[in-house]
Amino acid sequence: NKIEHIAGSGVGVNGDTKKPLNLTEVSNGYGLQDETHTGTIHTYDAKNGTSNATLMTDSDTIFNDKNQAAGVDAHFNAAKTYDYYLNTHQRDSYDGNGAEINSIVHYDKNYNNAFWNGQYMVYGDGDGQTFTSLSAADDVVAHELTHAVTEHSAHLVYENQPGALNESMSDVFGYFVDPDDWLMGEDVYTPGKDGDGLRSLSNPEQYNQPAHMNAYQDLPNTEQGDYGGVHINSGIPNKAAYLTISKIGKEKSEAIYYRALTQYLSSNASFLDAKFALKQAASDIYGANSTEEQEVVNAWNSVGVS
Ligand SMILES: Cc1cccc(C(=O)O)c1OC(=O)C1CC1
Ligand SMILES: [Zn+2]
Repeated sequence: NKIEHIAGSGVGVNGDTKKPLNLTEVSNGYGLQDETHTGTIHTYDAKNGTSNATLMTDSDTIFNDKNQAAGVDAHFNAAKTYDYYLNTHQRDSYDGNGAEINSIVHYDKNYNNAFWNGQYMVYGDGDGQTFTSLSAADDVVAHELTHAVTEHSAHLVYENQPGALNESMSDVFGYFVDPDDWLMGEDVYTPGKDGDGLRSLSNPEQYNQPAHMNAYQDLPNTEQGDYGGVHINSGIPNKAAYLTISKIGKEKSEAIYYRALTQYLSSNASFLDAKFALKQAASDIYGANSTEEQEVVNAWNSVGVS
């Protein structure tokens, strides 16, 4: 029989109404199951455990309980990111082949983290000081889903320069999905303090990231070395992206970045490889020696990748 899917609504972690919330009728009411794309989006609740999770459901189509808020945000923001890649880049889900997108919220207790585990997006609730529930930030959700896009395209190895590029691509597409500011995670970072974020693309140094090769941090390729500083040295490609976007605009930049990520970058790419991949992508789209190509080169030269 035809699955009944319904457009409901919900209240997010920050008290905002998220509408439409694409639901499917289930035995005990309605579930966070979005059938409006090729790839179904399911949002599960781990109930602060770390083993199993069940589909988040409600007896009606309004998800406005406090303990549903993280699920509302994860579900809505996953659809927003799905739509971004489909409408802007004609990419159907993170694999380009309509893969399902499954998210788990309320993972563990006071968990200040969000990650893509190769199958699911997983979000902690934060400890209420450093983070609130991380799914409430659209740039965080886009960051995590872009890890999946990268895995199914350039497959940048998560260490040293390729790892920092992997991180940067997630931050840069996080910006493209949430272009209101140059901060990452501002909607969930330090809920008690306004105006700050986890990282800044325009001013990486503000959060102790290098913005130039002369400040590249040679860290050990270990867990406590952040695998060669993938979340630290990403400040350099992030700054180059900020300079590029500021010069040629969001629309042209996202076309260049998407083409480089999916056509030219390979798994062990260095920062210099990324500069040439983006230069080639700009040349393909806007012409050899175009302003766009030149501005990409200028941006990477400005951060010392020359
Ligand atoms: C909060 C957090 C901790 C560890 C890894 C990641 C990770 O996904 O690399 C992470 O999420 C982010 O960086 C998102 C963008 C704010
Ligand atoms: Zn990341």
